[in-house]
Amino acid sequence: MITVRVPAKVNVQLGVGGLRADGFHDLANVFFAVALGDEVTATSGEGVTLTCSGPDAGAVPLDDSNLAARAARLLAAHHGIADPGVHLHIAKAIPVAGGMAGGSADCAAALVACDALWKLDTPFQTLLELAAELGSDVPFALLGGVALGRGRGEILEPLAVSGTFHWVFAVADGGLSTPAVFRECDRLREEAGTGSSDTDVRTPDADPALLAALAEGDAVALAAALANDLQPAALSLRPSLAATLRAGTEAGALGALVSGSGPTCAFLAKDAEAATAVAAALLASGTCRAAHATYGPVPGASVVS
Ligand SMILES: C[C@@](CO)(OP(=O)(O)O)[C@H](O)COP(=O)(O)OP(=O)(O)OC[C@H]1O[C@@H](n2ccc(N)nc2=O)[C@H](O)[C@@H]1O
Ligand SMILES: Nc1ncnc2c1ncn2[C@@H]1O[C@H](COP(=O)(O)OP(=O)(O)O)[C@@H](O)[C@H]1O
Repeated sequence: MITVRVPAKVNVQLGVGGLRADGFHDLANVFFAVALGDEVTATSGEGVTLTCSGPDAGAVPLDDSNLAARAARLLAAHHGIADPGVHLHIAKAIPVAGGMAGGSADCAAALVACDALWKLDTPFQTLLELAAELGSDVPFALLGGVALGRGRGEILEPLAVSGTFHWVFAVADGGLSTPAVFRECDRLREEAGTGSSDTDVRTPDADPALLAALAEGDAVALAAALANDLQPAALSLRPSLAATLRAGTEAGALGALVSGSGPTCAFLAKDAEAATAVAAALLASGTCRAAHATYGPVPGASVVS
């Protein structure tokens, strides 16, 4: 039996370029791994089977569309295993369809768990390549820490970080579909008259002020540099998120933004104590379903000894 712990992410910068011919957008995606995470346990079994526990378990598909099952099958196929046998149990803490890459996290965890269970010793670089085939966010869930993702987010460059940052995540009722949020971003750009294709929109770059704030462990400077080009689209599809962002800011958060494609909202706090207070105030405000205080950066998908 192998258990793998895997982090959720928040995008401290999500710069979105224009729509490419292949349906993706070029990104400047600064991923940040947080301690709020899932655990995936792999045991020997017949075929690829799944179970899931946790408050959002009912929203997780348990068929072959589950990214963890797809990861097991892709890893087996890569090694020429015709008839893979594994049971995967997902202990789910990451909000589902919340913009925190929970499915991608389980996918990365399943790669690591099956690799260990089947004693395959796949090189990390190969795992990263398989991860990129499974989804744009999956390679980062393997890597963890803080990294800049270019291309559609899969070309990773680890970034220097000092110290620990304290975060609060406000979980919304229901999710948002990632493709729908990217489509809304394109629609808003068309409406604004700027155009939405990759010939209209400049390819984004990482913000030097944000990179310096991370390297220096400066939470105030990081809060000032937080930026998400998908936020207007997420707010357009879910206007109630404006009240959540306001509630956390009024409660003393240094900075606030929608996490990735949303609808989870992320708040940067001064320290662990401030994060606990912001989480309590968010819950009391009635603008979210749950609020979790956590921290990062933390490592990517790793076997729990
Ligand atoms: C927005 C981000 C930010 O990290 O994550 P979430 O907030 O959803 O977790 C990611 O770009 C999501 O990555 P991921 O969820 O792995 O997306 P994929 O499965 O690769 O793609 C799903 C769909 O999202 C859109 N997509 C995704 C990535 C990208 N760079 N451009 C896109 O336009 C496309 O419509 C694509 O068909
Ligand atoms: N292991 C998984 N956990 C959660 N969702 C999954 C998983 N596998 C596939 N999905 C599907 O992926 C969709 C997006 O989920 P998720 O990765 O949690 O959100 P996001 O893309 O917003 O970060 C879900 O609505 C679900 O249908």
